[in-house]
Formats: sequence, structure tokens, C-alpha cells
Amino acid sequence: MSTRVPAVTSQVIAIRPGRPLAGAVTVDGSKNAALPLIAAAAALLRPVRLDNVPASSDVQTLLDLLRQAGWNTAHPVGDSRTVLVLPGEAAPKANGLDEDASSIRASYYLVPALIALCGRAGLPWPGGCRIGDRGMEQHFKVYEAFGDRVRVDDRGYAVEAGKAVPGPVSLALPFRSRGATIAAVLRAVVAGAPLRLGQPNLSPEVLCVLDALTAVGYAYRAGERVLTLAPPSSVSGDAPVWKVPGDKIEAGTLACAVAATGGTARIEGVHGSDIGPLIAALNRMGIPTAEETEALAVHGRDTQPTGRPLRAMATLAPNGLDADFEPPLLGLALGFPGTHLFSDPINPGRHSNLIPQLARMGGEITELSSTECRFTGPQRLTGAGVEATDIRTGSALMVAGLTARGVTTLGGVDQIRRGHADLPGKLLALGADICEVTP
Ligand SMILES: CC(=O)N[C@H]1[C@@H](OP(=O)(O)OP(=O)(O)OC[C@H]2O[C@@H](n3ccc(=O)[nH]c3=O)[C@H](O)[C@@H]2O)O[C@H](CO)[C@@H](O)[C@@H]1O
Ligand SMILES: C=C(OP(=O)(O)O)C(=O)O
Repeated sequence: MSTRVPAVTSQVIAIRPGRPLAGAVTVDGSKNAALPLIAAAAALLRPVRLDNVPASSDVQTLLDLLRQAGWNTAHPVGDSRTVLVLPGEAAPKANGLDEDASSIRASYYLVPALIALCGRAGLPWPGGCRIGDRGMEQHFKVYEAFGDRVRVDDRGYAVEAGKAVPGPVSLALPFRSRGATIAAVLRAVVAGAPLRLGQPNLSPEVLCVLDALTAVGYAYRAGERVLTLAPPSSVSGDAPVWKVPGDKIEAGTLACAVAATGGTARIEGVHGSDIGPLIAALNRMGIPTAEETEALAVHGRDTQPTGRPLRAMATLAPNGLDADFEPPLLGLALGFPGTHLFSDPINPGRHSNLIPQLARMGGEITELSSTECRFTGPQRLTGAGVEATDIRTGSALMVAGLTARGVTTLGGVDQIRRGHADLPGKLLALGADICEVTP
């Protein structure tokens, strides 16, 4: 077997198949929940303490951006997971956040906070995972519904607060965008206006922001058709304390890794309800699991492959399969009998990142369209030099590498770190044969 180390990054992760994963591991706070919670804390313009903040690089970038814009952050000595966010004394800065802001998708969450502090927000087009065209026009419709003026050009966009719209702000999204739902919620917070939002996104990442706001007096009703949010009648004095929920995607990725090796392990620090669709997929393939309080046990040792076809369709619908679960699940399903259909219509460039990398390992996957693919398992992959072109492609390749013959070397470590402070370390803690190599 020949192992080709990709030339793109200086550091690679090397993975070899080993004994079944075992033991217990605790997930970090969720990147995709921490990002809007941090932005919500900033939008309140009062001190907020956040617990369980992950050290993943996108989260740290968002905190850097806040500091550049005029907020202060502090954390207790030796406890970087607890972060106090508070408005600073220095003159605020609504523009000029270009370089860092264009490296992450979630810089868009800062618009309401910048409007609260400066009356306007000027930002470059967001970056993040390159998984197809990633629009923002629904965010702009949200801001316009609040009376804001929006300008766009090749480099980015500016949102300027207009005259406040009297009374409740009411609008409906054409699809359940998570980003636009959070934009509407945070803009309503800054406006101090009641919100009525049709066709909201109701993912755990949105619900945790709504729950956090109830701690400062907001009231919400989250129905499938309409989300309403009402501001508090008075502001309480104490700094609220919000906890970032455990990372459901990290938990799901680790569950796939454990199952791929036929291992038995406990993944702690995650709400079972946040990973329901992933658990259902594991069970359908014949992998037993048990939900415990704030933990998921995967009993891969007792797996009895069913051969049933898996239909893993990523969706924005409430309680549906989050698109970020799909790649690691695909990495697992390759090793399971059956003809499986996977689709991600949300991120139309994800499959074209992932499938060629799995093909380097010998994976035979038929692309039915840019968003749909089919394959028949079990397939035994062979270790190869592959690249984490986006966070979840990296996760899928790690899962695949755990059972592939020989050594898999995975470049693009920076991409993985955008989403997880130390996913290889968590796999190592469960007994994986994995190491980071700096040539
Ligand atoms: C930082 C963060 O939390 N990223 C998550 C966020 O991404 P993202 O911000 O892309 O997610 P949204 O739910 O808002 O958008 C879903 C899809 O609609 C597109 N869209 C969205 C808004 C808009 O105005 N115009 C438009 O075309 C997006 O490009 C994407 O293709 O939610 C996705 C699931 O929904 C997750 O996979 C991402 O991990
Ligand atoms: C797509 C993702 O992130 P982002 O939206 O920040 O690019 C992700 O977390 O998988």
C-alpha cells in the first residue's frame, strides 16, 4: 500500500485501524450553538457569562472579532471555557473586521450586535466551509423588515439602522434558514420589538438562544409555523449565566467512530434529544444505543447488521437530520450492508468535497446528482492521503480511516479545528490509533 501525504497543510493526522474503541469521553460545547449565544450576549449590551465555551478556532475568531469591534471579554484564570462578554469603553468599530470576519460563516451573527453598538454594521462576505453557494439574502430581508437599509457590493455588505418600525415586526422565511432565524431573533432583541416569524428554524442551536433570552425576561413560543418573541417589560440587574450545550455533531461523529470499530463507549455531555435522527440511523443499521442522562452509550460490540437500506436525508425541518451529521454517518454506513441513499440539499457542495476523498480510499459511491448519492456496503476501504476540505468531510474521513486497511493520512487539520478543539484527542482517549504528524 502506498500512502500519499497531501501537500496542502503542514500538519497531518495519521490514523490506523486498531482495537474497538472503548471507554468514555465528554464532548465540548457546541461550536454552532456557542456562536449565536456569543452574538446574543453581545447584542444585549450588558455583561453575560457564558459557560462551556469551546476552544474551537471559529469560536475563538468570533470572540476576537467582538474585541476588535469594541466589546471586552474576560475569563477566570485557568478557565478559558468560561467567558464574560461585556461592552467595552473604547470607541466602537462597525467596519474594518475584514480579514477575520471573512474566514468564518458566523460573522453574520454580529450584525445585530454591531447595530446595537454603532447603529450600523459593515462586514465582508462570510467564509466558513466551502460547501456550495451560501447566500445571505434572507438575512437582508430580515433587516429590511426592521426598517434597516442594506447595501451590498463585491467585497461585502453594510446594514444601517433606519427609523424603528413601530409595533411588532412580522415576516415569514421562504425556507427554514438557521442563520436568518437567529438574525431575526437578535435584531428583535436590539430593536426591543416583539417578533412574529413564519417558517422558523427550530434546531437546538436556535432553541438554546431563545432559552437563554428567557433568562433575561424574554418570552417565546416556538411553533412549527410561527415563532413569536416578546421583549421583557423590565431589565433585571444580575449578569445572566448561559451554558453552551454539548456539541451534538461532535457526539454524533464520535458515535459513528465507536460504531465503525465495533466498540462500546459512552459519549457524555450531550442531550439525547439533540441527536435523535442520528441515533435512529445507527439503530436502523443494527447498532444498539442507550440514551442516558446527558450521555449516549453506543454498544457497537452487540451490533447485528440488518442490511436495511439507510435513507439519510439532511433537512432543515424540525427534528430532522442536521446536515452536519450526514458526512460522518456516510463514513460509517460504507462499512454496513445494504444499499444506502444519502442526500444534502442544504449544502450543495458538500458531496463534491467528500466523495472524491472517499474515492481515494477506494470508496465506490454513485453521485445521482450534486446533492444525492447511493452506494452499497459493506465496503472495505484502504488508507490513503486525503484532505479535510471542510469540517465534516474531515470528520467523515476520520471515521473511515479507523477501519481502512493501512494508514490514512488526513490533511486540512485547520479545517477540523475550526469546528472541534481536539477531535483526534477524543478518539485517542477512546483508544484509537491516531496521531498528529508535523513533517
Ligand atoms: C455557523 C453555523 O451555524 N453554520 C451552520 C448553519 O449554516 P448556514 O448559515 O449555511 O445555514 P442556514 O440554515 O442559514 O442556510 C441553509 C442553506 O440556505 C442557504 N441560505 C441561507 C440564508 C440565506 O439568506 N440564503 C441562503 O441561500 C445557505 O447558504 C445554506 O445553503 O446552518 C447549517 C444547517 O442549516 C449548518 O450545516 C451549518 O453548520
Ligand atoms: C458548515 C459548517 O460550518 P460553517 O457554517 O461555520 O462553515 C459546519 O459546522 O459544518
